[in-house]
Amino acid sequence: MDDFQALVIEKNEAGGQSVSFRRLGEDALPEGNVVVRTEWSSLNYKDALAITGEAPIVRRFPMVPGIDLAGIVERSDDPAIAPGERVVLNGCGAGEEHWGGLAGKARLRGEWLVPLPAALSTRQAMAIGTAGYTAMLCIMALEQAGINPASGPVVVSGASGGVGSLAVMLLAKLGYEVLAITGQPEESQYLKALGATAILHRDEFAKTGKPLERARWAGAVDVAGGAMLANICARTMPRGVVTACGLAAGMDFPATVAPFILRGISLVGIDSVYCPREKRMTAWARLAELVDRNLLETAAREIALADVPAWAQALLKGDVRGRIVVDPRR
Ligand SMILES: C=CC(=O)SCCNC(=O)CCNC(=O)[C@H](O)C(C)(C)COP(=O)(O)OP(=O)(O)OC[C@H]1O[C@@H](n2cnc3c(N)ncnc32)[C@H](O)[C@@H]1OP(=O)(O)O
Repeated sequence: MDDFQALVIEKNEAGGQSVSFRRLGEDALPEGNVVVRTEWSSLNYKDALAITGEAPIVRRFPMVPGIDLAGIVERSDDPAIAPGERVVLNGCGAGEEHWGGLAGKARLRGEWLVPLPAALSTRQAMAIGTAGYTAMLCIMALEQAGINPASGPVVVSGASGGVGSLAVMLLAKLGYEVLAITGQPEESQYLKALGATAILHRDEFAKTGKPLERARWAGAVDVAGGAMLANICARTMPRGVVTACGLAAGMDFPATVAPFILRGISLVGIDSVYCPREKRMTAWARLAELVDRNLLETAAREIALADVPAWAQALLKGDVRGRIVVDPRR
């Protein structure tokens, strides 16, 4: 059995944490009934928090971080998963409670894995990653609540980030008018190429405003929380729907009930980590059908596992556009 490279986070004696690269054998992997050879992983905001120790994402040490991976099943004791099958993993505690994707191999539970649609390569799956899968869950929630392109525009916060880029791309493909909120106006051309029709600066939404403002959009995908989410709700059209999937601006929600009781808007929480498997499978099938492969390439950059710590710092500073795909062999 070949050994493989892994990024490992350990607790140090001072109560902090350290990150190192190790060559491990399969016997070092934690419990599970399926061994997957990781072809590609990705670096998400949450991984950056875990690797830098900026937030208590890691629940046990030592930990291989990485909330997602795509690869080939090498061994399986799960009757529903066959060796040789191409699979994708998002969340389910990977990189938090169980060793995740930033290593050449992973031992996982079969029920966490989704068969990768034939139309997607494992690299494309990780260019989409948990960010794109989360964006797809937000859009499915908007649709389920009755929002469609005729309802009105949809606004996306954190638009040049991973979730935001994929949300803009997917919504535009579905025929929505997409308004993109970003802290990086220099990315306007990029966002327009993905399908945004207007670019709004995030400073406009940084402080809590009036309980109700002029209604501007029928739907929203919010990665920020905090005052951003409150301001998005205050500008949502009657019977509009806001989906909340992140906390880049904060955990708080300094809002009033006015948009809920005077405009009948709804706020839908998106939990991509423990989402039921059937919904994951639908999301990946929709992604395979909707994602423009050329646009996806423009939204993704490839890095080596060795470069992950430096890119984690950049990601938290907001210096990264789109998605980061990680090659665990380099
Ligand atoms: C990738 C998806 C997941 O990890 S889902 C996992 C479950 N969710 C969580 O665990 C929540 C914790 N994660 C978050 O809150 C993240 O915001 C996120 C996961 C929802 C977004 O991840 P993404 O990979 O898209 O992050 P990026 O770093 O690529 O982009 C972030 C985007 O937000 C902007 N931003 C940062 N701070 C603020 C702020 N204070 N106010 C408004 N917007 C903010 C950041 O600048 C990026 O967008 P930009 O266009 O550059 O403004």
